Amino acid sequence: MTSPLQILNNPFLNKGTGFTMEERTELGIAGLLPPKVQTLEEQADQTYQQYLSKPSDLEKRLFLMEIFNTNHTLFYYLFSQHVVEFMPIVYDPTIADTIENYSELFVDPQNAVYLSIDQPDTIESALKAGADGRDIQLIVVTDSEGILGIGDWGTNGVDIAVGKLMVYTAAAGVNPENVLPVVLDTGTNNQTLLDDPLYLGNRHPRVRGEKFYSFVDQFVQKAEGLFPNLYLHWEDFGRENAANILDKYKNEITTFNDDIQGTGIIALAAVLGAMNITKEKITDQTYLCFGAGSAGAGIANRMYEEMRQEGLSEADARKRFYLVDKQGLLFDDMDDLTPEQKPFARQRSEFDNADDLKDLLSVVKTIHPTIMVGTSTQPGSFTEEIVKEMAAHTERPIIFPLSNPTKLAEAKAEDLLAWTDGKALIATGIPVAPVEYKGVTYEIGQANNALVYPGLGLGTIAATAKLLNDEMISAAAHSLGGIVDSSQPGAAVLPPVSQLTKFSETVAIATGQSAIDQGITKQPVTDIKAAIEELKWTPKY
Ligand SMILES: NC(=O)c1ccc[n+]([C@@H]2O[C@H](COP(=O)([O-])OP(=O)(O)OC[C@H]3O[C@@H](n4cnc5c(N)ncnc54)[C@H](O)[C@@H]3O)[C@@H](O)[C@H]2O)c1
Ligand SMILES: O=C(O)C[C@H](O)C(=O)O
Ligand SMILES: [Mn+2]
Repeated sequence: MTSPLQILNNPFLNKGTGFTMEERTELGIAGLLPPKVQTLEEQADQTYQQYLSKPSDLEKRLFLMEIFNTNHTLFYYLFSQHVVEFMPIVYDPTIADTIENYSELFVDPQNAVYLSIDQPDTIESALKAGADGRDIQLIVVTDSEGILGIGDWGTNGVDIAVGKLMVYTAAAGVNPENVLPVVLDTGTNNQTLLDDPLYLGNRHPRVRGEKFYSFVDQFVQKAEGLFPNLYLHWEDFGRENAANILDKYKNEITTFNDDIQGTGIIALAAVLGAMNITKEKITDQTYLCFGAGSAGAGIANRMYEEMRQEGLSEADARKRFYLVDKQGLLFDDMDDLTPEQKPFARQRSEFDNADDLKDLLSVVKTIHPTIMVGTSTQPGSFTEEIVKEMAAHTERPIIFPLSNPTKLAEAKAEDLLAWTDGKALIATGIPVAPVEYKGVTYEIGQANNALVYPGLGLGTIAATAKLLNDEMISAAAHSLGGIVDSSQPGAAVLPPVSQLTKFSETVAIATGQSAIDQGITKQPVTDIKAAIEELKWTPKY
């Protein structure tokens, strides 16, 4: 029997003033709440008014976290009513502020699990305690080395695991009972944190190499052992580890890397949306990646796979790609390429001016890209000169400044439209209000992996898929097509966040159906729609 205070202090059980008189008597909490009984609707209205009174986005987020920590049903009910308004508060970009100021703002560990590389023996007991008897089907885990584009934030990165999970529930209806946020604290190389007396994480440099991978593996083995229906989502690991970890586990367990695969899906969906507007073919595009890290190489790889599927040979498909990183255009004679960059590296002999191709402008001038995607963390790097140069050689330049949060974006949508006289087809990483330009209202698509990972996860879990493979990923990317009316002037390349719950279901069905069609499910699931309906959670009393 749960004690009265255990009920009121448990956000899964607590309804606050929403408890009826009968419930209050039955649970022994009569007299522990103000007498009025409120409906969920009334609570939500009252809470929303309080939310509106908060003076800044950060204050708004902290207030919503307080509601989350108190009453999950109320939090998600409210979230579902205000998806467009809350996404940038609960999630990116405001989440970046709470990560940067985590120790100063700390009030509650938010039911997350903090695993320390200095205490590997506690992995299993901590996961078990965090689950507290619940059937965990979804973990978002981060080691916080590459939080968004803001870098290494040690233990503070736990907020991204919590925030990503909130979006799973708000967008796709994943039951909060079945999820667990985890941070792997393997140290930090962020000197500001190491010097900060308030810092709450391990106060030593990041552990690398064998010891790191062994710790990650112990976590994977324990989590898989405890939670047999697990979908394991990796978030914001550093460039040197993210792909290694994914490659190690993706053929063994049901697992997903959001920055590599999720971003690949949403960016491909956005390019397909652009193709729908221009009526061009993806196989005719010239693709420029600026910032070829986890996301940049992940997106390039997804585009490459799409071109292969559309009939190009390996060699012909590779020729359509140009990757630019800190070194400039990536060449195959460079000795510091990542394994993900190598297959896309070009030969110097292809160019008369190879040695000049060290900056983005020179590359754009030389290769005439039709698609330019920024995942570089370099704010303002898509300059007017570069964009105008690109637009001089292609009718509808496709330009996606995807670096997050807002302060790191390669360009602003309104500038891109002004510089290209309204021709640019744009998607951004963070939400952007529609832009008015010469009498046309341009809707700006949000190419953030949050538009796909919730549905992808729900569909994979509902299908009980053994793996998340390329076919499922491709199906997810294609499922977002046809939602936007591409014939409208100023049409976006992606569906709007206001329809997030609707198209998350579309993505879930496409993903799950693909697993069923391939025969890679653990259980004999036949009707994916029914399986998804059964799994879906709705916030109600
Ligand atoms: N919109 C989305 O859904 C989404 C998803 C994932 C990542 N992102 C954003 O993309 C950015 C990169 O994330 P990541 O996880 O790939 O990080 P990462 O560290 O793996 O990659 C960043 C890459 O940019 C390169 N870079 C740094 N300075 C550069 C410069 N001056 N010129 C060219 N390249 C430079 C780095 O060398 C690295 O290869 C972040 O801002 C992140 O928020 C957006
Ligand atoms: O978290 C986001 O907003 C998207 C993405 O995963 C990122 O790392 O930027
Ligand atoms: Mn990320």
